[in-house]
Amino acid sequence: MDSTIKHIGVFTSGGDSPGMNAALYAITKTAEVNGINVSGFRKGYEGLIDGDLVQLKSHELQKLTQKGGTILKTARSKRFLELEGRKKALQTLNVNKIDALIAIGGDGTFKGLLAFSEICDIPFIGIPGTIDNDISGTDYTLGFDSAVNTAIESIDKIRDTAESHNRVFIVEVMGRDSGYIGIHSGLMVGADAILIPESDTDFINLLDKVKHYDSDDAFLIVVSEGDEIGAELVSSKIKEVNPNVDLRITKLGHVQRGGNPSALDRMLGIRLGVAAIDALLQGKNNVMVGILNNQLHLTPFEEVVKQHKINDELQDLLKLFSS
Ligand SMILES: Nc1ncnc2c1ncn2[C@@H]1O[C@H](COP(=O)(O)OP(=O)(O)O)[C@@H](O)[C@H]1O
Ligand SMILES: O=P(O)(O)OC[C@H]1O[C@](O)(COP(=O)(O)O)[C@@H](O)[C@@H]1O
Repeated sequence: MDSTIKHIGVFTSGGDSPGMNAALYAITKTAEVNGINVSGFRKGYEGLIDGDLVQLKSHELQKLTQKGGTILKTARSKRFLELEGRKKALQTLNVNKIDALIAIGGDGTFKGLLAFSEICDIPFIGIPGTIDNDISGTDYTLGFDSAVNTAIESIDKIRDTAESHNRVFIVEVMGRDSGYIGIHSGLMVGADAILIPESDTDFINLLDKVKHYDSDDAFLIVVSEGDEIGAELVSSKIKEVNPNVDLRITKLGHVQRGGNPSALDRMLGIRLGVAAIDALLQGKNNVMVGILNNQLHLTPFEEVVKQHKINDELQDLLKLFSS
């Protein structure tokens, strides 16, 4: 056990995601039990650069487990991409006598830590937080489950109005480069077609189906934000093959990032927060804590690449339910 760690820093970075506050609570609680003080840096790497920090106390965080977003705020920091910015961040850590850092964010955040480790030799631990679920080394990232639940609830509502008007609805869901939210929400709402960046046969199936759509029901299409064709082009191609359709496009957007975390995300936040402190106490460095097959798992940052987790089973489901 590493007893030299007395004061750690924690921050959230990249896109916020439901469950981040639960992780902050678990980190702080576990740290306190082990006699470690916790400072929270605000606005991701920006807070490290500017020395913008607050003391975190578990009794204040306890009731915030249920809250979406991140109480520490988050940011995408251009300054940290530059060595100058990282040197300022190092100064902040030295001035505040920080012995270790825990970052909650996506693969970009972990790349940032790797770059930082070239000039800063304290231990870094990462917790995967992004609704996109596009990180290897964990089955689920913080926020994915909540985002899918929000998407499903919204698309179910769209179905009600779509059925009432016999309309074709194209619903765009988030996922910058990943179709994970798209395939999950699409399957769970019984979409007639699901378009994701990881598959290029889905569009041909869709046009085939919509050609014969006879306007006596709703026709729901879920399109991932990262899909190479995109909602607008899908719309114009549909109108070409079937000019009679009454079509609307809805982009769910940032509503998917907010809201109270689901049970799974709260539990994930708690498990990963505790695991992050345990990893530090075991002397680990430059690793991300994740959950694989329901077991805690550590992955070196170098191996945490953006991953398209649409495996064969999911691809088969996509084919089956799009046919
Ligand atoms: N190669 C890098 N070097 C230094 N900092 C980086 C690097 N890549 C990303 N970062 C920092 O991490 C922040 C978060 O990354 P981003 O890709 O926006 O989100 P996410 O962590 O959710 O993937 C960036 O705004 C930047 O400050
Ligand atoms: O909030 P912004 O900056 O518009 O970013 C939107 C992007 O953030 C996400 O919601 C999540 O991205 P992160 O992996 O950076 O957390 C994407 O799905 C989306 O493309």
